[in-house]
Amino acid sequence: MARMSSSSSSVLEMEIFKYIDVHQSDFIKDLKEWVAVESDSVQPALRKEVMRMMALAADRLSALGATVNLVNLGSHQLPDGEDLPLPPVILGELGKDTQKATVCFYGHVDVQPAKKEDGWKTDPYTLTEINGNLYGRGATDNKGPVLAWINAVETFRALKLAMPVNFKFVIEGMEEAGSLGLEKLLQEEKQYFFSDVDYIVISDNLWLSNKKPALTYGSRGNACFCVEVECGSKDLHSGTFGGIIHEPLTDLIALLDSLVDPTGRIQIPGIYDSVAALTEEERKLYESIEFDLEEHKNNGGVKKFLYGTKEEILLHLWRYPSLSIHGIEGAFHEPGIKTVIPAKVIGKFSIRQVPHMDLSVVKQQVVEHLEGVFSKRNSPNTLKVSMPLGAKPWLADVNDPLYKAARRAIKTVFGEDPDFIRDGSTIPVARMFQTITQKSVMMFPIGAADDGEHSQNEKISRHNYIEGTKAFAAFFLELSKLHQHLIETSNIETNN
Ligand SMILES: C[C@H](N)C(=O)N[C@@H](Cc1c[nH]cn1)C(=O)O
Ligand SMILES: [Zn+2]
Ligand SMILES: [Zn+2]
Repeated sequence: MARMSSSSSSVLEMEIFKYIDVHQSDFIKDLKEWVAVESDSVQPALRKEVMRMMALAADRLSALGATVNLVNLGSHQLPDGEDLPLPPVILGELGKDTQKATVCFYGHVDVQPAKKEDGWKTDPYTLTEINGNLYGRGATDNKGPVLAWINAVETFRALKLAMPVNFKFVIEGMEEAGSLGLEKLLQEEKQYFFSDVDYIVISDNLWLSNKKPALTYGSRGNACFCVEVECGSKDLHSGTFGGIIHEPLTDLIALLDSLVDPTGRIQIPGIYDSVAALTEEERKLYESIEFDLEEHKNNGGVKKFLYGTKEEILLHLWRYPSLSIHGIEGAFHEPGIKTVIPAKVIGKFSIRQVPHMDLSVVKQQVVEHLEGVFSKRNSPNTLKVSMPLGAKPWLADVNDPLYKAARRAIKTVFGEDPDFIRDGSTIPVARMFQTITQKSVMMFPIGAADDGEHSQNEKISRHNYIEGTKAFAAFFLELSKLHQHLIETSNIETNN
């Protein structure tokens, strides 16, 4: 329940919050319908489901009264050469009043893969409520927050209230696969769709804690690498060839092992050279942030962190690069034993980027390092290193009115000030929006730290989904007030 003391909530807010409370089962029904679509953008076989999801989202926006344009992005090529159509991007618009602020909301309706056998307690594509939590793939990443924003706009429409701001929507279906094609579209729309946008809001990340709301002003980028080692065109019997050849998987394991040491320090020469130096002021900022290490450990089911203090952990999550190894394609991974020497294996790893790392420099450093390690092995196998995906980090100015409005809205709904946080994960579009539109960007998460994005048993709590809807509605009112004030102040300054 939103706190509704007359000092913190206006009569209008109370009317809006009441509508949201009364209609919560409708909002959950909508989320159930969206979660039921297996819109997994990672697996090519499920692309048609992503297409179906885009159509559903477009219909939902049209029902709000928005003008909806489904922009075709063409196709992309898979590693085997097959061409696969990209889902269209939704560009939606509601309201064109030049006296009002125009706020553009970004979200995605594709999801990470999920199978019940991965260890889910419930079917990942059937939204199931247990003890106040709504479990399902995409519940928090990112279908729930996208719907919460739509529910908030819907509330104004249903109550026949004037829209406090103009709305624009950018909804995509390829975020989990690297937002393919999106940057080009944003560039092309700079002078058109984005010409009158004042503020950009993304709600595609989580709070730092399970209970305390947060606003996010920075995120890391990501450079994703594939390192391929091949000995020939077919797999070999390890009894016939084992011991007499350079095995690709042995080469690959040595290469992957050279990347990061047991303390978490990346071993690629030069990788830390351009990382922005930590100022004393920034270090102090980290001291004042509330962060419960035990809670974070429990959320991930982790026994021990590499670092012992809150400050070190936050620094290594938010403003230092990290390297993670994700998997090996081509290696035998089924249960049981197969005495095979795989002919071609591809290692996958990524390096999270922070200001002021440069993606092309990082790529060169990685290639040089891996080629150097490989050459010392005197292996006749072939080595190929590629960087199929590169996203830049993003950092915003928290003094922008956008943050002020959201902070007030959060205080009204959740009864406390938000944490101002950065995020260790990546939302490629944040930096794209900032660079292309030159407008202020803010991340306004409504999911809690224990929501389990990308993991088994992903969830959003009913509380966060419904109070998040209220927080978005309150934010529209706050932003409208602040924007009006800014216009009036600038008019006074012009007249003087
Ligand atoms: C935070 C967001 N919901 C997310 O999960 N983003 C992905 C994007 C990505 C980065 N590299 C490849 N995909 C992430 O941070 O892993
Ligand atoms: Zn997401
Ligand atoms: Zn995600």
